[in-house]
Amino acid sequence: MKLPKNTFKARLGIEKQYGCWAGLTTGYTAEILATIGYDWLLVDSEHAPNTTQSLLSQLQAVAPYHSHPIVRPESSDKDNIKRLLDIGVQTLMIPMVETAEQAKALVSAMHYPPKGIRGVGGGLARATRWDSVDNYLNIAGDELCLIVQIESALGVKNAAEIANVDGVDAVFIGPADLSIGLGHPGNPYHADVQSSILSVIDATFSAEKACGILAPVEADARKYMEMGCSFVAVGIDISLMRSAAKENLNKYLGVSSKSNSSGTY
Ligand SMILES: O=C(O)C(=O)C[C@H](O)[C@@H](O)CO
Repeated sequence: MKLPKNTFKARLGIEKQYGCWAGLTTGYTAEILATIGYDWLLVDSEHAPNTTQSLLSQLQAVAPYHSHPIVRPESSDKDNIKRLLDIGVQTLMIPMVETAEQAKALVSAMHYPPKGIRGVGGGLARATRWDSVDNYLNIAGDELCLIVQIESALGVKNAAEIANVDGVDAVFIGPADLSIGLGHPGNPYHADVQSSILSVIDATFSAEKACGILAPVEADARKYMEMGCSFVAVGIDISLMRSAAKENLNKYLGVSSKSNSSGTY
């Protein structure tokens, strides 16, 4: 059989791709999101209580759909990356990358020798469809995609060098961590945060890489797309569920809901 095509990577920087954060940690909920039609889902293991097994269930659940699963691991450890690639993750988003050296180590962890240090899972791995994918060892890298998150002052300072690393496919800005890291907790609208976001977008563009961002507030998403972001997470499943549930109950309690309550970062 053929290696599954990484549709997200193929469209990266060419078309706008709308994503949704998936933090509910089950195949069932991820599949529901996949039926909506988002281009990509961020299956979050950094801040949501996922396990390798729950990530696998989500990959399997969304496989028949258009939505491409991107996994954000809790650690950038090379053995953790190896395990995620073996269960069939094709696109990784690595949090808090601050230097080009860190980015190079990630590229190395994702690729087989001589380019990198990834170990061979072979017939044990879903990535090879248990040895059914023709020529997997030689072509695996073509469909892998590395997104590094820039979300600290040091990361912003080194953004150009990070984005220029060969093997980094895209940069993703984390507005929440960036805000707190710059001394403005919970305020991505502060001028310092906004100018840092713009400088990361510019640096990423100069490196001819794609830039993405989390922007669950519609006006922010539109603004960042105008600034050049081509893949934007426009929602977070947990926030969307909470806001819909709250709005529903509030109708009966006679309480007015905040109009942007689904826009939590
Ligand atoms: O810094 C950010 O913004 C992110 O990386 C996203 C956060 O982890 C979180 O707010 C997602 O709900």
